[in-house]
Amino acid sequence: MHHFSYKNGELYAEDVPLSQIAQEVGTPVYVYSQATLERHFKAFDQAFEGLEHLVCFAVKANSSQAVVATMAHLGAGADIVSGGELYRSMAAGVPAERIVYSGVGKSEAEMAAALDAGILMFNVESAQELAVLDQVAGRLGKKAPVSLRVNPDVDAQTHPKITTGLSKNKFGLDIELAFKQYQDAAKLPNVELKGVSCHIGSQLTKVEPFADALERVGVLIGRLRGAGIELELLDLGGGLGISYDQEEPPSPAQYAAALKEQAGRLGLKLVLEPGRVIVGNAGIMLCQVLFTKDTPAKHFIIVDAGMNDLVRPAMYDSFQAIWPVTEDPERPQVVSDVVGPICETGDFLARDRQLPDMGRGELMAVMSAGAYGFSMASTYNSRPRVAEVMVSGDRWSVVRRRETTEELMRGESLPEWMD
Ligand SMILES: Cc1ncc(COP(=O)(O)O)c(C=O)c1O
Ligand SMILES: N[C@@H](CCCC[NH3+])C(=O)O
Repeated sequence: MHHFSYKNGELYAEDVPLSQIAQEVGTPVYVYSQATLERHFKAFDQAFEGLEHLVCFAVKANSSQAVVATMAHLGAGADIVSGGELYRSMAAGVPAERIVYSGVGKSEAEMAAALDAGILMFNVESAQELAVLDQVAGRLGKKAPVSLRVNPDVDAQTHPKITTGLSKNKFGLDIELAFKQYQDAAKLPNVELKGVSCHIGSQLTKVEPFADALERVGVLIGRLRGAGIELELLDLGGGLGISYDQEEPPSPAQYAAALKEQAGRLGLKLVLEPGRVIVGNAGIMLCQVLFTKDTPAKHFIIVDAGMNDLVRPAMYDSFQAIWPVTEDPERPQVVSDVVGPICETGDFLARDRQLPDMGRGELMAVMSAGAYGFSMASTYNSRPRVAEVMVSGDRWSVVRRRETTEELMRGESLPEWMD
């Protein structure tokens, strides 16, 4: 069942017409379906039934309070990558003991905040990071719960900018060297070795790379066991893809089935860090056509949302489906470029796409925009960040109002030698 669907020719989010939201809140605006979030989380969580596991929602995919709190209510933990995400996750009600902290560049202040909060574990990505974490924990009189994030050198077969598990990528510790690093880590006074983690990339559409990575991590776990290093947690990261266009990624059930047996044999508690698969298709970005124009080469549809609001097409050449809010099967189709107001040629939402002929003032929904949409928004071209709305049944609420230009300028000042 789809929670963004047409009823009598009008596009709805659950039971709320998108035109109503546009009228009352303005555009552009992100709209999330709470029912979809819940359905996706439960499907993912239930897929791992029978194995002791914890699903930690990857907050970077969508850090909206309303989304993270929805996850927290369902019992999710959080996968965080900054002090900001720690703060947001705790504010949204995620218990610290369900938070895992990944990322290659944690500052000492961020480490201290996470130690103070009492998170489940740090996924440590370098020997220097481990040494610094040991010192920071020592200063605070705490033991840092640690897993080493290993880089299994597996090709995730996804976009190069979101591939993380190849040895040329900056992430993790080389899996061949990890055994020795575990032995060294075991000697650190303020570190408690809790687990092993890996994350090989995002928007994966096949299970094989996940299974390969698990196999390699399994070999490491066996060697560590042999050397008397017993771990509790096996964190397999996130990365399961969704369908933006024609992709046919494995379902959460297929993904889980491909990993369960092998993971079960290892006997560790599983941690999973899904982001996109939970929230990607639970959100859309609603925008409005400002103008159309024809040049000798193209038909352009100029909309009020730009690459600052949704950067994925500009950054990864990614496909986002575009649906008119008012459906009219009679309407002619035109090959169009959908572009935003930003002064960059890369500012587009669709290129050479067969779309209904849409005119000034029309509303369109950019589909599958729930993950890495608002969370990657910037204020480039001094464009305030847009509003976010959460829908549940026939209810809806603005969960973040549009920023004002004054807010954009907050904290700025002239140097004291100017007046
Ligand atoms: C460490 C880590 N965990 C989880 C995720 C979430 O990934 P996805 O949104 O692809 O599930 C990412 C991003 O790829 C990540 O870097
Ligand atoms: N931002 C990327 C995903 C990055 C995943 C980060 N770990 C995207 O939109 O596809």
